[in-house]
Amino acid sequence: MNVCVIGTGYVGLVSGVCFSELGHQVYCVDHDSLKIDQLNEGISPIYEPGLQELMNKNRQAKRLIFTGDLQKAMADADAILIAVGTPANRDGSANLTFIKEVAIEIGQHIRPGMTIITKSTVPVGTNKKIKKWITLSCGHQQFSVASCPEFLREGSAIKDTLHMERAVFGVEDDLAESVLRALHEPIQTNIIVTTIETAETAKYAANAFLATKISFINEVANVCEGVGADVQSLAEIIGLDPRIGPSFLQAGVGYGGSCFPKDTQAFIRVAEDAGYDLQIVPAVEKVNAQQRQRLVQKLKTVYPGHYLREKRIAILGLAFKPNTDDMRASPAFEVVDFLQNEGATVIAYDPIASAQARRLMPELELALNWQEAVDQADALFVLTDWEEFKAIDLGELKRKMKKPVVIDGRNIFNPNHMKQMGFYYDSVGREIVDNRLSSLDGQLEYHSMPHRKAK
Ligand SMILES: NC(=O)C1=CN([C@@H]2O[C@H](COP(=O)(O)OP(=O)(O)OC[C@H]3O[C@@H](n4cnc5c(N)ncnc54)[C@H](O)[C@@H]3O)[C@@H](O)[C@H]2O)C=CC1
Ligand SMILES: O=C(O)[C@H]1O[C@H](OP(=O)(O)OP(=O)(O)OC[C@H]2O[C@@H](n3ccc(=O)[nH]c3=O)[C@H](O)[C@@H]2O)[C@H](O)[C@@H](O)[C@@H]1O
Repeated sequence: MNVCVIGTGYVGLVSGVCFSELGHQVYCVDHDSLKIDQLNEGISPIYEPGLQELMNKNRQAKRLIFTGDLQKAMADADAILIAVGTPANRDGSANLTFIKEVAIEIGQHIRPGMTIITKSTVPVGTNKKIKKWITLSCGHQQFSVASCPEFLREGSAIKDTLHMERAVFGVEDDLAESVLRALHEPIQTNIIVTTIETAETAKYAANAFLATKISFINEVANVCEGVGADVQSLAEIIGLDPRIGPSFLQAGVGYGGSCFPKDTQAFIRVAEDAGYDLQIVPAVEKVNAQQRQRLVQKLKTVYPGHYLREKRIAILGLAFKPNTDDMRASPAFEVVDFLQNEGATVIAYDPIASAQARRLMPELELALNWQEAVDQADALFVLTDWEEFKAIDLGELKRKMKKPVVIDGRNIFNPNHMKQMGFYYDSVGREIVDNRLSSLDGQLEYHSMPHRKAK
């Protein structure tokens, strides 16, 4: 079928590439002409494993066309996918400016029988508004709207799309359902046909639940630190219960990214508008904010008072998760800010996100590799669990650092091994409280001892 995708961010580009790979004829439109030029040169504006190759394969097959011309892109389309951003307003609610603009533009070129499908994450009621805005713009209602929320994860977006676990079709009529079925036809997946309101709300509920799992395990990790338990073993134990499940139980510096922080906030506003005061989701956010603070406080235990002022602190990992260059709402922003405000000199390295960091954090000193970042450092923070960091030669790391202090915000190293190597090592929810102190070996000028103690 003929498909027009509006917006070539993560969702629009991945959807466009994957639906063309599945045999559909796809036009991808963006009003950012620089992005369209880049795409037409075969360069993906985002780092996503496998995306650029698949994109160029389908461009060459002429199944995938990038353009700034919406009229041309919509000319023969059966399905129009809206995939523009829905950033947070100041009060946390979803900003629908881009959605409204697109709806009005669609209305200018729409033909009877088209189906408008929203992939963007939008508050309940938005698809009804989209219908109204398009109708006002075109003067008729001979089209359908549908909600088809996107569940892909950055870093595994292509697999998540071509082998999606479920497709949710929130529809108002049979036309929309048949178009969505035809669009997803080549994909073997669970299809859930429901109302538009349910589909819209399900997307927020899914993200809020995943964020809840993360904050829950982070709170448990904090308890583990106080009682001398190990959160990784604990997560394995509870995760073996199929009612709980093993995923999203990785404790650490807390969640970031373009969606969980914004969607939890938007969900709170959605509930408020519906007259319900959510209790759990605000607590999830609070725990997440606190988790970054707790991590940086761990360094203050080593260097209390104003001693960060003379310190050189290395950061490994700026992206909010591995396999992406996306830094939106990355925990790195808060950690770097805190360290710089304390007067520390911060030098960071990320295998992929450094180019984004240069733009978003112009003040931050960036290293070309991990060795350069940790050279003569008084401490190291690990903030992203890149495979490259897991493979670091710990002997080389220790030799390069001025003081062997590692605060691991992603639990990538083995605490016992770190201790044997003579590091001062702290991570999230699995410290060896008593033994850790003996690993210092007189290498640090200690000003106070860690407060925590095992019972
Ligand atoms: N990034 C992700 O992993 C996921 C995002 N989502 C949701 O999907 C939506 C899009 O997210 P991203 O792709 O990350 O957004 P993004 O902000 O990276 O990209 C949006 C694109 O839309 C373009 N755009 C805006 N207005 C336009 C217009 N009038 N005409 C043509 N193009 C226009 C922008 O230039 C930009 O390239 C959001 O609602 C987000 O919550 C859902 C699941 C996953
Ligand atoms: O709506 C969205 O945009 C998407 O948001 C998330 O996907 P994404 O943000 O790409 O990444 P996740 O893998 O979910 O990770 C989000 C954050 O949680 C953190 N995380 C994840 C899992 C975990 O166990 N612990 C943990 O701290 C990650 O490090 C990262 O900072 C959801 O997983 C997707 O299903 C959803 O489509």
